[in-house]
Amino acid sequence: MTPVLETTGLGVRHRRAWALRDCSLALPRGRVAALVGPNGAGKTTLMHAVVGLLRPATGSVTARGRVAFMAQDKPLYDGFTVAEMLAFGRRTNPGWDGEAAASRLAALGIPPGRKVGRLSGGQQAQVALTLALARRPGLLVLDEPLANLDPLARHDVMRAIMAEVAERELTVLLSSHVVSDLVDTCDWLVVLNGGRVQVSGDIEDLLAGHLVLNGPVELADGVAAGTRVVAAGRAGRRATLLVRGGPVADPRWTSRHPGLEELVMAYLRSPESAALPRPAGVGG
Ligand SMILES: Nc1ncnc2c1ncn2[C@@H]1O[C@H](COP(=O)(O)OP(=O)(O)OP(=O)(O)O)[C@@H](O)[C@H]1O
Repeated sequence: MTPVLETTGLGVRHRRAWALRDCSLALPRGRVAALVGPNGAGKTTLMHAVVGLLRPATGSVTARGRVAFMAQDKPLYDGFTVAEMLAFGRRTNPGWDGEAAASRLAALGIPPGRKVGRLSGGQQAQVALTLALARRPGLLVLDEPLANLDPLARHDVMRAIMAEVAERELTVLLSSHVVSDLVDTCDWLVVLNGGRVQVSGDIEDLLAGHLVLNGPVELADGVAAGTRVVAAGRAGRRATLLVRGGPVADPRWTSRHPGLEELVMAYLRSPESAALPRPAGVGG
């Protein structure tokens, strides 16, 4: 299937410094992709390149269909009422779905006459999300939509995104620092580290393709057969490894599949490791 979003060898510079280098990824239609990485990894830069706010210095970005973007600072005008924000959206966006936006806000109990600056953080996030959805995008790009929200509001925003994905053909790319918020909602993972794509793929496949091994430290150097060590830790005489591949035949290792947070942390701790799809045409 043709991906909704594709970047090939994407490089973006801020003045002379490279913020992204050689980033290639493909996001299939209908997926909810988590974009994670440490501060300064290039997440916002990637999103800005995807929505056309930054021009690539190398490579290309292709986003198929209409793209809506919710920026990190949720650009709402504090002095506008919710209704005025909707009217502004209608005037500035062709194909605006004002009816869906109004009924969405009514269902959330957000009063149209209330000034945006007087709404709670969670309500402001919901208004910003509503404005993005009213553009009827095929690809929704959300830069830290959960930042500064309490756990309940974070849950509500994620649930709202999931409801939209279930209702129509929508693909989502969203960045977050809180991986646990993404576990139940995202089915695709992109890890950016130091401006490079370190991991990109279906979350179920990624978790199934990795193992957490625990065994005597003296085994740690010989575990490589059929696996590649992503991250290793030691506690006394025991070693814990997160490996790609498997299964591992030696019964002295106990093994289990990692959780999403464990997988992400292992890669972030080992910037030299990568789990990327094989380039087309490369077998084995
Ligand atoms: N306008 C800019 N001018 C110069 N450098 C910039 C600019 N914006 C970002 N950078 C640099 O580009 C790199 C990537 O920044 P970016 O904001 O994309 O990272 P991020 O992963 O979104 O970080 P965070 O998680 O902190 O939001 C960083 O080294 C940052 O300092």
